[in-house]
Amino acid sequence: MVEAQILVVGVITASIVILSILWFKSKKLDQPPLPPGPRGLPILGYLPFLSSNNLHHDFTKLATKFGPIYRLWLGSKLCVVISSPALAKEVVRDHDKVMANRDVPIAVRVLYPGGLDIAWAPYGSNWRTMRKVFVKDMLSNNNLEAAHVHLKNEVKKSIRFVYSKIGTPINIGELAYTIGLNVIMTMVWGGTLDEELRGTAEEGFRNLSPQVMDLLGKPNISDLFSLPDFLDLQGISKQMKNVGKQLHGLLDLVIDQRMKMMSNGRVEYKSKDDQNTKDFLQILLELKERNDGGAKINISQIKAMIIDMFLGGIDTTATTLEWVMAEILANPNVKERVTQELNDVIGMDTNVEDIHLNRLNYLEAVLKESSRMHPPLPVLVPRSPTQSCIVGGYTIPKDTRVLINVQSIHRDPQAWQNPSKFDPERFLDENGKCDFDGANFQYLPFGSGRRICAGLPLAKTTLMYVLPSLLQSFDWMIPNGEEVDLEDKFGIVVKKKVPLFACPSPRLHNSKLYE
Ligand code: HEM
Repeated sequence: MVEAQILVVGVITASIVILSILWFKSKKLDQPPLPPGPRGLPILGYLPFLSSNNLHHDFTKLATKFGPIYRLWLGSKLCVVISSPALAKEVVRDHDKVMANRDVPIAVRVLYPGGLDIAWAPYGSNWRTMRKVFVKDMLSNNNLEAAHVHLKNEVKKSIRFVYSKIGTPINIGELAYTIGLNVIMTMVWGGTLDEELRGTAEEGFRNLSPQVMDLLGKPNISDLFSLPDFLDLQGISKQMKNVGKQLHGLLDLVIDQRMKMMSNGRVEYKSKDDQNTKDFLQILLELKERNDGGAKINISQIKAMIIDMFLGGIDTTATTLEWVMAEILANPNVKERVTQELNDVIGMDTNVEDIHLNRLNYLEAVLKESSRMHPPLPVLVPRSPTQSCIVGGYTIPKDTRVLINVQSIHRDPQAWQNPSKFDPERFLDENGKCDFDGANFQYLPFGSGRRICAGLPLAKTTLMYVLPSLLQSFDWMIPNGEEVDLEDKFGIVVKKKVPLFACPSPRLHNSKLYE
């Protein structure tokens, strides 16, 4: 009798287990498949078929074969590439919270040993705190207005520099980088550093930032095959550790000097403008000490945010500026119209003033069109879902690397008429409402959703002041009447393959305006 009971219980238990397995299996079968994609080689996946100089173009070509969502195995890393406005909308709006996570490379973890920065921090409370401080406290409207004073001073210095080089070819990318670096440095620590430290910091950031960007742009085998950090077959982690140490060392010197000034009860400013505006370092250090119940930040977070400004802000802005200048010089009719607008709105007897800026509609359209054709971050910053989700009817498993190919989206013939033509007019008529704010999924140079570029207002203000200033003060010509080369090369920021050189000649009536 007892044996019979045991047998019945056993049969029932076994049936439940088998039915559960079948149910789970059928559920799994119900799940949509992975997106389609090219076959790769065992272990290596599709890696051998991609060119590291042309990755963004390879991604675009694959979309023409496999459609607006496809998957690739890069080593053991599953990547999904999204190439249409409708699917981008699913990722950055419908699944915004799940997709607000990043796929963090090992080199980034090495660069921020004390905790990740805003751009790479996982979606969560640490990211929220830093992002809030960055956007609401540092880049508030008031602070941006105050920072505008520094921007004007730096542009004035650059105009003076260009004037001293009249007739000689100038490397526009380098000029833009110097303006960007000086603007960010002045906004971050104002005129408070002693001359020697300011010089050391400037030289340090000028040398170290491109090295960091270069290392970040290199595909790392350790990431693609989930190898332990210590294997570091290409030596990327080692190099990043070394560069990161120098970068953090510089910031420590700058922060120490400021904290000493603060503990002495006075911050010594070098100019009146600086006295009237709190620089970002001051704002951040005060938030570290705050007692009003608001979010406090620590030194690692402060350093990470400052590095974000240097790494996230300078190269992207300078590259955008170089592309806009290249497109203007490559399109004489566009140049003529830009010049006409500058003459009408500003004239030749004064420098660019704030009142002129929101009347430069055509120039703004040129900036937008250039950012459409040459988005500096053509696949944004990789996202990584915190849980499996369904996009375009396909499954994207948790932890996949998701790339939004804005380069492709910006040239999608279903979203843009005549997409390979440089035509600023399109931003003045039917697409006039397309702004940089990520609300329109066919146009995402700054990304969209929760992880949209945190420096967008600063980038826009900087570009829309530097550009008219350079174009109104000088007529720019390509040396020897050569053609402008518009080819690009892949990197973490996609730049011109051949740097743009142009010769300035003065346009303004009064030479005092260049002093
Ligand atoms: C033309 C100039 C710029 C371009 C084209 C640009 C573009 C972008 C893009 C595409 C992203 C990723 C967005 C996404 O994943 O959806 C991003 C993120 C970011 N950008 Fe920019 N950016 C520019 C300037 C700046 C500036 C001036 C700063 C700071 C001063 C900055 C700071 C950041 C930060 C901190 C993030 C990370 C945001 C997050 O993950 O929450 N950027 N940027």
